[in-house]
Amino acid sequence: MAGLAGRLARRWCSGLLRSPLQVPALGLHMGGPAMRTSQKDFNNAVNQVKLLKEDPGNEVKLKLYALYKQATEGPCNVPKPGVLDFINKTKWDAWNALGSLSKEAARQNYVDLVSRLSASSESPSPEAPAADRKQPESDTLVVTSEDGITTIRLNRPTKKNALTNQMYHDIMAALQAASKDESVITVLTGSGDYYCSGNDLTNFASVPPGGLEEMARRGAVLLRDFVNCFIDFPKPLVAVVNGPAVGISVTVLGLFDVVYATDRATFHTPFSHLGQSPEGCSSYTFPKIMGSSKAAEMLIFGKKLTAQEACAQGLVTEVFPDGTFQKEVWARLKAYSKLPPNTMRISKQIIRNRERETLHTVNAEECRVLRERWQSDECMNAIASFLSRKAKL
Ligand SMILES: CCCC/C=C/CC(=O)SCCNC(=O)CCNC(=O)[C@H](O)C(C)(C)COP(=O)(O)OP(=O)(O)OC[C@H]1O[C@@H](n2cnc3c(N)ncnc32)[C@H](O)[C@@H]1OP(=O)(O)O
Repeated sequence: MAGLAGRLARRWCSGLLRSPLQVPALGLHMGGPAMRTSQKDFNNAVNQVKLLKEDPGNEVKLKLYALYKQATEGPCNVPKPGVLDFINKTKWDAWNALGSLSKEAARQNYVDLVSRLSASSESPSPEAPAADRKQPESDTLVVTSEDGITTIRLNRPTKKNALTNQMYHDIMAALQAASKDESVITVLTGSGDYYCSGNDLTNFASVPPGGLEEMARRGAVLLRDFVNCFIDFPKPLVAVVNGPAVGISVTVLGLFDVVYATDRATFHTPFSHLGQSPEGCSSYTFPKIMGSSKAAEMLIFGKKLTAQEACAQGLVTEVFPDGTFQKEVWARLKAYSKLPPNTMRISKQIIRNRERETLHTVNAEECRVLRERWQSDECMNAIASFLSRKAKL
C-alpha cells in the first residue's frame, strides 16, 4: 500500500511543476528577496519554479503546492479525501499541515523557498574549481582545514571580533565552501579575548543614498541570508566560544549542533538596550532550549549569562576551564572527526530537518520586525550613543 501510495504521489509530484497552478511569465526577481512579498514577487516565484534546473524532489514539490494553496486560498477548506485517494490525500495533508498560516506568510514562505531552490540550483557544483568559489576577501576571517575539521575564525581581535558587513558575506561564503569540502565537522571560533561582540555598530554609520529605509532593507536581507546559511548547514556545526559573546553571535548558537565554551565566556543579547529585537531565530530556539521565562530574561531584559548559567540553560553543551579550553576542545573535536561522515550528516538531518521550514519562517519574520526597529528613534539613539562613546554594554 505504501509503495503504491509513493508511486502515485511521485507521479503526481512529477506533474506539479507544470501544473495549471502557475501563472504567465513575469520578470524574474533575482536580487535580494524583498522583506514584504508583493503579489508580483509571488507571481515571479511561481513562474521561476518552472525554470529550476534540477528536480527539487517530491517533498519540496509538496511544500510548494501547500504554500501555493495557502497563499491563494487560505487555510485548507476542503473535505479530507478518502484513505484510498492517495494522491489527493497527500496533497490535502500537506496543505492542511499549514494550519492557520496567513496568506501573506505563505506567500513569503513560497517566495523564500523558491529563491533558495534557485540559488542552490545555480551554486557551483562540488566539482567546481576552487577558484570559482568565493573566498574571504580580507584577513578578518581566517578559514583553515585540517584533520577533517574546517575552522572559520573571526579575526578582528582589536574590535572584539565585531562583525562588519564584509564579514557576514565572508562567513556565508566560508560556510557554503565548508558544506561542500572534504571536512567532516565545521567550527566557528574567535581570535583574541572575545568570541564576538556582535554586529559592528559602525555598520549603521554609513547611510546609503536611499536613506535609513534603504539601509534597513539591505540589513534585513543580509541578516536573513546570513541566518539561512546556519539553518541549512548540512554538517555538524560546532561553536568554540573562546570568550564573551554578544548579540547575533549568541542568538545563532541555537542553530549550532554543539557549543563548547571557556569559563571566561559570557552570553549577552542586549537588544532592548539597543532598541532592537531578537534575531538568529532566537525568538524560537531560545524559548525551546531554556523555557520561555529564561529566554525572555535574556532576549527582552538583556540578562547576561555566565558560561555556567548558559550551560545550565542548555544553550552551551559543556564549559571548560580557560587554561585547558583549547587543548581539551580540539582533542575532543579531532576524535569526533574520525566518526563516519555520512552517518553524522544523516543524523544531523534527522534531528534538524523537521524544523527547517519553521526556522526559515521565524528568520523571515524576525528580519521583517528588525527592519522596522532599525528605523526607530530608540535604535538610532542607542547606536548614536555607542558611536559617540557615551554607551557601552
Ligand atoms: C546586518 C546584520 C545585523 C545583525 C544584528 C545584530 C544585532 C547585534 O549583534 S546587537 C549587539 C551589538 N554589539 C554591541 O552592542 C557591543 C558594543 N560593544 C561594547 O559594548 C563593548 O565594546 C564591549 C562590551 C563588547 C567590550 O568592551 P571593552 O571595554 O572590553 O572593549 P572596548 O574598548 O569597548 O572595545 C575595543 C574596540 O572594539 C570596538 N568594538 C567592540 N564591539 C564593537 C561593536 N559591536 N561594534 C563596533 N565596534 C566595537 C570598540 O569600539 C573599541 O574600538 P576602539 O578601540 O576604536 O575604541
